[in-house]
Amino acid sequence: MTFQADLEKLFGLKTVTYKYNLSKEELFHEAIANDRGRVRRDGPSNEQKAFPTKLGVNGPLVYYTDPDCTGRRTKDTYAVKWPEVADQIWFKADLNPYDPQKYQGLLKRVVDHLNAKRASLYVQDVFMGSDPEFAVPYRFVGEYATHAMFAHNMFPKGLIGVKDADARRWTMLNVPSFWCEPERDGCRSEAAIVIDTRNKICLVAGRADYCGVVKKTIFTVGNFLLPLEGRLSMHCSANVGAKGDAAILFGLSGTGKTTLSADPNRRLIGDDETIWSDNGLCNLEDGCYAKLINLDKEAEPVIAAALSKPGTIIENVPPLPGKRMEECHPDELDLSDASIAENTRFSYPLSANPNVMPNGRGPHPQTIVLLTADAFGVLPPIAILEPKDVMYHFVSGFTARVAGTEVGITEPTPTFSACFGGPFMAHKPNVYARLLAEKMQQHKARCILLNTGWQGGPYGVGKRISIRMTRALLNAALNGELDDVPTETHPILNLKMPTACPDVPSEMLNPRNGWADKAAYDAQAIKLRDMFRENFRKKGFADFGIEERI
Ligand SMILES: Nc1ncnc2c1ncn2[C@@H]1O[C@H](COP(=O)(O)OP(=O)(O)O)[C@@H](O)[C@H]1O
Ligand SMILES: C=C(OP(=O)(O)O)C(=O)O
Ligand SMILES: [Mn+2]
Repeated sequence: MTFQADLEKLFGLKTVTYKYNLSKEELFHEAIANDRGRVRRDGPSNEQKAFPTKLGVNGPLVYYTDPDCTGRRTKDTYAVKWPEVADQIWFKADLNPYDPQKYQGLLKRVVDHLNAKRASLYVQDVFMGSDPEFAVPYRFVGEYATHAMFAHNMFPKGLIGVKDADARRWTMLNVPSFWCEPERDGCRSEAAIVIDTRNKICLVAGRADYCGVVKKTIFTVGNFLLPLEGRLSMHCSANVGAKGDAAILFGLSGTGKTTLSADPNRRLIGDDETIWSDNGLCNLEDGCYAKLINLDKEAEPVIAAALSKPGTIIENVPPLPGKRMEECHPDELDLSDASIAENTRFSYPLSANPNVMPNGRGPHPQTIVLLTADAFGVLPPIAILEPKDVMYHFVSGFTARVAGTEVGITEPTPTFSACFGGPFMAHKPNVYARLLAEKMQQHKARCILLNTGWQGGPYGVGKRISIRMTRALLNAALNGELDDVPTETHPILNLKMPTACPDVPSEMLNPRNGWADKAAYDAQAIKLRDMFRENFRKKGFADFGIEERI
């Protein structure tokens, strides 16, 4: 069947036209010429301000999202509660159930909207997963060339040998110009991002044009499909050292997956979504999506170098004061400006990084790193974990973020997000925990907890550990230099802290040393311990057979 016939059958799209599998250059020009024209003015609130522009004459493409959508809209993310998956999917506040009838009504309204306006849609055929043995065909269909270009950047293309491609294909229908009506459509706001497992559809309806939606929605689908085949999909980055030694780095947003995996001395598998199968590791994607806020070009040379490469899409970054974007050089972006969004981003294909693994694949990991960015300032910069500690911290999924950038807000916010990516885990955490336990037993890996957060006091008092220092700790672990060092056990948090590490001052290894007020440190550590305990009980992790470790 042709893709047009497929889309007519799947959605009832009839009076639309398509631009199919355009090249990156074509998509760039389409985005500049057409996406801007789609600014809509007929909605209930302000006009949608999303528009693309270009940096300099030839790009990169710069995209300004809808101001209401500079990050993922977790509360507006749903899976259809079809009876056959009602007990299987882990519905929660960031993956809500959608009533099947209401969903069918919404989908019909979106399709009617596209047919009525005789929309011109971009179609980009890519894959989820780099290993043809289990890669899933992923068809992006959407109104904006920017998103088609993002899909082109971010996902594997042209894989040979994928079986049953037509039957296994998932399709995203991405329609930012539609306005959901909560009463009629059964959703919460004017935007809905809905996963439909029965028909293999990801529907993006309404104001949800943050590019990350195009990748994280299909990642959630992967987290649904792959474990059913015994494959572990993970919210982690992965890279490989000179000796063929692979490592995976789990972590919630902002903990350092992308930053730390981009290491000039190690080859990258991927920065965010990785699959661990019997064949080893493989990237679910083919591109990176890095944060730009305060990017330090010296500490993050690999990422900085990719910024001006062709094909890059920059999101929500303004130019330096007094500059016009069209006359700018990439050095003239204001990377410190968070006025549009703290979560400024850029997307680039893996090919922009000279140091990547061929075909996005690598061997089984020898090191498992759990990243956390503790803004309370109490976790040690590094701890050595036993497999049962890994299971405990994996289901706990702790990080603490800074509350915000506003003056006067100094209290860090704890987040416990199972498997270091709760919103994307379509099954309950035990499904992933069981697979991780099996894989760890099969392929004995060393495990560490690496804290990229605050030292010497909480956010506002202490300082964030430098990327240089984090790298020194990480490299020592990766090289096996911490395998046999003496350790001391944290009396409150039950973590094994090395007492010496090459290139790192020893006094840094115990976080209590950095606090002027030791009693305050102990009190804060006890508070954190209690948060871990409460989370563990509240979520019933003991019922999954996970041992409580703190
Ligand atoms: N010690 C550190 N280790 C890692 N990242 C750090 C560190 N200190 C500051 N950062 C900053 O924190 C952010 C980490 O974000 P990122 O690597 O994109 O995380 P993730 O990919 O897990 O969402 C980056 O902006 C980075 O510059
Ligand atoms: C793209 C995202 O992932 P991360 O922040 O983990 O890089 C996101 O959370 O929107
Ligand atoms: Mn990242």
